[in-house]
Amino acid sequence: MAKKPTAPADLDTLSKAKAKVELKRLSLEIERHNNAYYQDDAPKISDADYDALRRRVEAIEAKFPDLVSADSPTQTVGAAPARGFAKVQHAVPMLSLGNAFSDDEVEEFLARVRRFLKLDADEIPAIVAEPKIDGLSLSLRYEHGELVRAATRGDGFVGEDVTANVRTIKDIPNELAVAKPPAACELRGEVYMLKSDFLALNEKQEAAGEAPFANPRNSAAGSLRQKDVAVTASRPLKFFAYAWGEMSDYPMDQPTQSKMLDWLKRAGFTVNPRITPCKNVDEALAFYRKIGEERAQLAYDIDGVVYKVDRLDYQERLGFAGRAPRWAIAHKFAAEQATTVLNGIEIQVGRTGALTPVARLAPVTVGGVVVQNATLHNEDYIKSLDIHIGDTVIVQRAGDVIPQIVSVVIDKRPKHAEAYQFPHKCPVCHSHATREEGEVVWRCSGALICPAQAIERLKHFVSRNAFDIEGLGEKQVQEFYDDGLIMHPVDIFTLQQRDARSRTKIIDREGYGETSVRNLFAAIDARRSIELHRFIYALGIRHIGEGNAKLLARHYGTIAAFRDAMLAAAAGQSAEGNTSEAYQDLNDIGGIGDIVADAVVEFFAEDRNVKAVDELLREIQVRPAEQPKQATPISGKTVVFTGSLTKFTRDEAKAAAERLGAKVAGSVSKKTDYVVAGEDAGSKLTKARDLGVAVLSEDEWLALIEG
Ligand SMILES: NC(=O)c1ccc[n+]([C@@H]2O[C@H](COP(=O)([O-])OP(=O)(O)OC[C@H]3O[C@@H](n4cnc5c(N)ncnc54)[C@H](O)[C@@H]3O)[C@@H](O)[C@H]2O)c1
Ligand SMILES: [Zn+2]
Repeated sequence: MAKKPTAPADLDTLSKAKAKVELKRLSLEIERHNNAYYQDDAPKISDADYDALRRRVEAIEAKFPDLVSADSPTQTVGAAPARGFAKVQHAVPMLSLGNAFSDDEVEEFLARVRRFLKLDADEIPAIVAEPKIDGLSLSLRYEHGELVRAATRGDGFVGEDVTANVRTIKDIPNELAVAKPPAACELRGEVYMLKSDFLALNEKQEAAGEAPFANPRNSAAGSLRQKDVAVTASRPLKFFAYAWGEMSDYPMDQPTQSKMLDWLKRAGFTVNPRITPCKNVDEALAFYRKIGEERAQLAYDIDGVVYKVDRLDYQERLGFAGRAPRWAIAHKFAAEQATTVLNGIEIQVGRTGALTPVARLAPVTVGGVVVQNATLHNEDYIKSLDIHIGDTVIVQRAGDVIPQIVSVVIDKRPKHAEAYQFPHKCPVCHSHATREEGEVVWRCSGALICPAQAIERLKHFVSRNAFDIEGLGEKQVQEFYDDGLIMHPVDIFTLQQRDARSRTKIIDREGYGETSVRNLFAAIDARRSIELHRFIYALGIRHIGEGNAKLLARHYGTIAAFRDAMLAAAAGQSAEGNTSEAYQDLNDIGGIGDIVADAVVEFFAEDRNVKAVDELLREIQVRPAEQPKQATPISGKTVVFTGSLTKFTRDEAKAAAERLGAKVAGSVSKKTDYVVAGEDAGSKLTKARDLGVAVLSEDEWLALIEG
């Protein structure tokens, strides 16, 4: 059965056991995105998609409160400091903020505050409304007025030491400009970059051949978190102060947020000029709306408004819950949208052959950024919006680089506009494209010949379980590819011949000498004879991993038999399905299902793939598969190896078992016949004992198979 993309289960019917599994999965996924975002400054998904993952966690935890664990994303902040930075322990943790997405949620927040403080009906606590700067937070430790340490937020408790970098930021004073500074204080705020500076920086980056940053936030974070301080110094970073951590003593009586902001200003910091005190929720919401309208014209990115309870004694009483203070909340802006015209749709082919539709738009400014391209995800997405070329569409940009089209303004559709037909051909190599059952993606079938996929294929071709040519790894393949020396797998085997005739020789390349060139050619020659399963695996057919390649090799025995059978199966393809004997035979191989069978047949249905295979076969010899000996003591048995083996390597053990007709599995189940346990075998051994599976030592195993 094909795997359907799983929609999250309905909360009402979600069982606790399922909830637990989903929470675990979501935590891991969120953690991965946290690392990409906070450690690498290079998010892999949009903030909106990321926030949706978090909201799902919140919803599940609200239903099953006892499933909330200490390391849940709802309880933790950011990501651990990245390697390469010294760690700094914050005296007072740096937390995140709770979110509100609607007016109701803001009112609910203020109601909660009043309930918590048990305020009289007529007492409404004053609020400070601050623009939520989209940068990264920074903690500055001053001792007796001198800047001694600067740290990023990290995981809230331990941040990264960026003291030297911070000393290059003009907005940050090295010395506090007040007469009696506290003995020790941590002053905090946001490092950010002006939109104009960000655009200029990206232009420079691109001119220098460096990767551009996704947005001002990432470029601020990436510029601050540099091991080379000179790089930070060259970047136009700015800083707004708005908070503090440790304060050995307060510089005023009855301190409040507003008074502290004034003091920060006097101490030499820039405080955001739009920060506004509010007497009640209406004033707060009015501020939110006003700044929302001005947002595109602001010189820096903001992603919402932060409301803070002004009185510090209240703040202290309110304290914290989980990863956020109870006395503040972030009122986020909805993702930014704009209307424009869809001029066309272009198909991009990814490195693994996926066809991705990209909308070409009449340029439009969305939240201060000019947008001309937007993703349309896949065929189904285009159909679900019923997109016609020439349509007026709404694009959305959610703090992320790749804007998307969220809807069509049907009223504005031109009279003769035609519905978009998703192509069934690869626009790069013109091979037919396929879409597997249950999948949304169309893929180019020209695995071996598509230029868009060439480099990935070559890397796969030379990988460890494929041709595994010494001295020709990913790096070298990339270099030879870049110079046009190896464009297709077969080029590897004609390299020496061409080199002999060429005026620019490999020996003249950087990093090569007489010996290494000789060794390279020798290593290539050594692989002119290769096992069938390695050859099949090397072709890079979708779903054909090492295991399936072995199944095919064992079944067909020789490359000729395999090739003939696949061509016969490909010839049997028709709109009604494939009823050819060859296809049936393929499908009947134990362990090979429809999807895998179809993938192999699609590959051979593309003539040019077959041609590429044949070209290869003229250069190399494929050895017949070793047929499993009949009736060995382990034929048909399932074996699991665990622990550290001393008599043979894991690969050797596996190969020997398979040669004798056994199946090697990765985990122990009731179907396991033998577990071969080396030293320090752990949970697999325990499980084997629990299930009553026969456990063998390495010697017992050898006795069995050699016996
Ligand atoms: N796309 C991704 O993969 C990805 C991954 C992780 C996080 N994110 C995004 O990062 C955000 C979550 O990050 P977070 O946990 O830091 O929360 P947050 O950014 O929503 O809120 C907390 C932060 O707001 C900042 N801030 C700005 N102005 C402030 C002010 N005036 N007062 C107080 N704080 C102010 C501070 O840096 C503080 O740390 C979300 O927008 C999320 O979408 C995205
Ligand atoms: Zn292609």
